[in-house]
Amino acid sequence: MASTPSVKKIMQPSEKATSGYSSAPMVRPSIPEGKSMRTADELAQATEKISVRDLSFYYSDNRALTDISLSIPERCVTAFIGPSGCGKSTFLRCLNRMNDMIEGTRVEGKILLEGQDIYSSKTDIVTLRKRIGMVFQKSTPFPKSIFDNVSFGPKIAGIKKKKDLYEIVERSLQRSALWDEVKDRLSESALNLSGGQQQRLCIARALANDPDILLMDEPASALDPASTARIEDLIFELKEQYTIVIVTHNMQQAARVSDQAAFFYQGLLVESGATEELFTNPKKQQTEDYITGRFG
Ligand SMILES: Nc1ncnc2c1ncn2[C@@H]1O[C@H](COP(=O)(O)OP(=O)(O)OP(=O)(O)O)[C@@H](O)[C@H]1O
Repeated sequence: MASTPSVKKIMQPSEKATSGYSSAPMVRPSIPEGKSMRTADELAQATEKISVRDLSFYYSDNRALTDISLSIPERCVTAFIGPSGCGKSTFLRCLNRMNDMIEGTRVEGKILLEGQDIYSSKTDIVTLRKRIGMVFQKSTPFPKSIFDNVSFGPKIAGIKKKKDLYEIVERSLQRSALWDEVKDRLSESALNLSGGQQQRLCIARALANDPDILLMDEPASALDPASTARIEDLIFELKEQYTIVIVTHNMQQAARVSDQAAFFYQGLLVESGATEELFTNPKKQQTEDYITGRFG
C-alpha cells in the first residue's frame, strides 16, 4: 500500500525562533529606476504563455510542491524567490519536464503551454525541450570548440549545411552578447573562455535551438559582479523576444531583472505579483519578512 505523502506546513512568523529568522536590520531590495519593468496592469494584459494549475510534485512519497497555480506572461521575466529547499528549482524543472529524468517523481495538476497540457501523453518531449531552453547555475560547455558547442543542438536537429550552421551560431552568439568577444576564435576550445563567457555561451547554446522560453536556474550565482551585471543586462534584452523564468537567491537581482516575482516557502506559493508591488508592498507578512532579509 502506498504511504501517505508527507505534507509540510507553512511556518508562521510567531515560530521565528526556530525558523531561520534573523535579528539583522531589515533591508528592502530597491527597485531600479529607469528600467522598463512591467507594471501590474501591463502584466494583467500580457498574453499568458504558461498557465500552471493546481500543480503538486512528489519525489517518491515526499511532496515538494503543493497546489501551485501561477500564470507566466509572455515576453516578461518571472523570478522565483524563496529560501533554500522551498521548491524553486523543482518547480522550474516541472516547466520543461526535466524532472521526468528523476526516477520516482510524480506530478498532479496541469501545466498549459499556450493552452496545451505539457504533461499530456501526446506531448513530444524533445520538441518541448527545444521550445523551452534551460540554463543552469554552473556553466557546462562541452570540451569542444565554441562553434561546436553552439551548433550542437541544430546539428542534432538535422541541420547539416555549414553555412546554415554558421548563421545560427552567429545569431545565437550575438543574442547572448558574446559574438564580439569570440568571433575571431570560434574554433578554439570553449573551456578557454572565462566563467562569465562560458555562461553566455550556454545561453547561446540554448538560443541556437530557437526556443521561445528560457528557464534559468541561478544563472549568475557562480560569477563575479561584472559578469553578473552582463548576464542581468542580457536577461533584460532577451525578454524582448523570449519568455524568461529565473530562479534566484539574490533579492536585488530579482528586483533588477524581473517583471513578476513568485515567493515560495516550503513547497507552497505564498505570493506572486508584479515585482514592483511584491517588493514594495507585499500582501503577506511572510513575503515581507523574506524580502527584507528577516528570515531565509
Ligand atoms: N532529486 C531529488 N530527489 C529527492 N528530493 C529532492 C530532489 N531534488 C530536490 N529535492 C527536495 O525537494 C525539495 C525542494 O528542493 P529544490 O531544490 O527544488 O529547492 P530550492 O528552493 O530550489 O532550493 P535551493 O535554493 O537550495 O536550490 C527539498 O526538500 C529537496 O530536498
